[in-house]
Amino acid sequence: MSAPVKKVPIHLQSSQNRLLIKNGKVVNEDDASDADVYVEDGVIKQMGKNLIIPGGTRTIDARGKYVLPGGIDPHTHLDFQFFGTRTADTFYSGTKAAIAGGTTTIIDFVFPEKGESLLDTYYDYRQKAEGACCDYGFHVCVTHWSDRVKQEMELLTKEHGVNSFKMFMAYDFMLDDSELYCAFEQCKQLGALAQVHAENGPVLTENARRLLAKGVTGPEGHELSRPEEVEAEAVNRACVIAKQVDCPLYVVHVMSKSAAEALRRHAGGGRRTFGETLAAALGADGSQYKHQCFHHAAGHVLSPPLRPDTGTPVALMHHLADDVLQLTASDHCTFNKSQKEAGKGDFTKIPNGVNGVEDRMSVVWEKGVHAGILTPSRFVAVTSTNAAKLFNLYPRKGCIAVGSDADIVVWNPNATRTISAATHHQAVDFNIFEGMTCHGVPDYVIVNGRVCLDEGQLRVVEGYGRFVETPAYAPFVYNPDELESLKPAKVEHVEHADVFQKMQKVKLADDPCPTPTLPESHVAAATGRGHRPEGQRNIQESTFCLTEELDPDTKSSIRVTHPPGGRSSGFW
Ligand SMILES: NC(=O)NCCC(=O)O
Ligand SMILES: [Zn+2]
Repeated sequence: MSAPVKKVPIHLQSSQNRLLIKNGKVVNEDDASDADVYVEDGVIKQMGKNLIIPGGTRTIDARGKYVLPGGIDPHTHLDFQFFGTRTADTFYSGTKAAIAGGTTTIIDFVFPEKGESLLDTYYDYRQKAEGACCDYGFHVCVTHWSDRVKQEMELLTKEHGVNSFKMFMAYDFMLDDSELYCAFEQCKQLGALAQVHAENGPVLTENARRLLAKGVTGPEGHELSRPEEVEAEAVNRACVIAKQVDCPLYVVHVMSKSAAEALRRHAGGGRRTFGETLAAALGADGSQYKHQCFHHAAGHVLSPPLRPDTGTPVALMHHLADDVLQLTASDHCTFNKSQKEAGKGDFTKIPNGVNGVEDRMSVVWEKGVHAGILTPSRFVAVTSTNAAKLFNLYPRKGCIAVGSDADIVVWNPNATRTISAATHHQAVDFNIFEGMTCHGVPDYVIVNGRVCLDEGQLRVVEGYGRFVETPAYAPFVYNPDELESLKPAKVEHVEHADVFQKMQKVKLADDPCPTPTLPESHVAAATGRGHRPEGQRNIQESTFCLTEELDPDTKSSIRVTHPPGGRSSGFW
């Protein structure tokens, strides 16, 4: 039984749950308009001009700025055991960094060891993720094939809010072609989205063996063993196999021009293939592998690798613009320099993975919008909306609309920041974008109605994030016609619109942010880790009880002196 709760007294239901973002340019994937946005209790309640709002509401002036849907990063690996070591970033540090960069939802990967139960691993990840500061969902990796795996996929889809499964064509937990065929068949059967890591594993393993035998042991061997065609061949093969069973397919981390071309060839005639590329692929290139410093070169090692062709980042950005690719992710999977050292003398032992959860939005803006390749609306599509649609979170997430979660970024296109490991919030001690100056910086990041980045000050709360179910049969994937009917009305029509009606078609978690209630115990005393009793949602609780969970980096700047009753104005 959950702890008894009481309604928040009226004097506590104060301005702290209310926020007005005024004078900004609201950008959605298909529209940009001058509109104010009123938020209450974690949800966008009104949009338009001359809104009538309650007194004491905090106002953020967004004049000259964009008001964007919070970023959705569909590919992260937090608290992940890989290459015999554990990632530097946990769900707490990773989501804190995500928020600092304008991302308000992540979708991480449940990653069973080969032979391990998918369900047991899923439960482990649900626990590990409880410290997340922003909302999160899960894909589940299929690292071996059996009847039990097939049954667990069904259970995960029908009972645990999972609608995507990732299969590997490389690593020692890869599936062979007939297993891929069966896994895709099962995804189709369940209305799930099949994802694939596309590289020809056996070929790259033989290449690596030959290179090592010839004495090529440094990080440059990583890319040499995994050239573009090894990626492109696997993309093509995955598309062919998926087509046999009519299964929609999502290719994760498309890293090369050849792989994108392979995807383009399969995209025609009713889209059933989708492509994601990475901030890393758009903001860095494979020339780094020849760097004389091992730490620098190894810091860039991920799979598939960055490409030595320095034209690749721009080409991939154009593919995002012309819809050959639909999404950007970080594939955030961080290892410190000391961890990367495991691969000194043998590049195959360098833990694979790079940073990006904090940097993705700024890098895509800089290389996309600032460079004149993406419009702001397309930026929104490839950093947020398309992920929401593909994983069936739209229009709850991925758009600024009445009824949507108040996951909002006030984006300053004129501010710049220079990325550095010395100042980033990611726990890792290296940043592949070191020294890159990006135009486009979040001034405010609002997560479920709470201002978590406030004029550049990070004020996150450990455990504030919610698990979001991703229901099967996403309309964008399985029935694009239905998606049209889910689209929220444009701003000029929304004063009285309510998308909840439409959103109910998308099965949401049981707790879609009801009127805040405050458990008695939480009013009285601080808790250690911010775990919420089931079924409750209270964006106020951090005001007076979660001092432990305020980001230590900014703790000193936080006044936790609000008396019950709160300030009469201000929103943290
Ligand atoms: N990409 C990478 O090198 N590391 C993360 C694991 C994966 O996505 O393959
Ligand atoms: Zn990954």
